[in-house]
Amino acid sequence: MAKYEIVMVRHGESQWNQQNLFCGWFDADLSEAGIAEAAAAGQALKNANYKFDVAHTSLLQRANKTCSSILEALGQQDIPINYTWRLNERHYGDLTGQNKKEAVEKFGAEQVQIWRRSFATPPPAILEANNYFETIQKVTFRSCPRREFPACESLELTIKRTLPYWNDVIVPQLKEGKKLIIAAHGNSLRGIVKYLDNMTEEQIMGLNLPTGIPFVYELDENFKPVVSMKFLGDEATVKAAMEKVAAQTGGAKK
Ligand SMILES: O=C(O)[C@@H](COP(=O)(O)O)OP(=O)(O)O
Repeated sequence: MAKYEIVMVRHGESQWNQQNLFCGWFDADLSEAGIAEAAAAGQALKNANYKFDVAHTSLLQRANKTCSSILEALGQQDIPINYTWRLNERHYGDLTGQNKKEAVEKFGAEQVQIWRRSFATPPPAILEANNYFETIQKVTFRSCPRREFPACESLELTIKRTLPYWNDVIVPQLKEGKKLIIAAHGNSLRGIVKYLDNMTEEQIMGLNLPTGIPFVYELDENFKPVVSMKFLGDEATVKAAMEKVAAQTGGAKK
């Protein structure tokens, strides 16, 4: 029997998603399409009669603005919003700012796929010479302790810093009976999904989360899924949106 419910959503398309650039901890804004996706996500949740007590989001504006847009659609701008670096996108290291297709030309499709979707292999560490090195340090040092500040992250490392937030903040609030929404990122959410659904490293490699389509988990008393990743969108739209993400490096489906 389901005892708890939580909604998650990857932010609407960002300007860097639109330009097909690896983004990670760079604070890209939403694109016009992303603003519309965020509004549509709010409308879908409104149509399904969702109300929330607390929202959780990263430190990055693409997720923050998606979160605000959803709360606005629900008429719930006044609920508490928790901002945390632990829900940030995985740090894409020195790939930050690189075009995904150009990275394939430079390093090969197989290597880029390993960096994008393998569990344990991080991308190369960001170099000080990277155009976005300084900006990233400034934006995210706000609350990420220096000793934890990454230079790059695999999915495995991402999960290591998102899970404490799940266990120490999300689970206790669910236990208190709070209705929660998490607005975050493709890979920070893939990490949570892998954990909840106990997916293998191979299974998680094949999962590409679409932008701006909320999905629901229903959990039993032990926080095990009774319902997993139920998207508030029709199947064909969700499938096409997932394939679009997979194809960002040039047509690979995984
Ligand atoms: O950092 C990025 O480029 C994307 C994910 O990229 P992929 O892992 O899908 O290449 O993150 P998001 O747009 O969810 O913040």
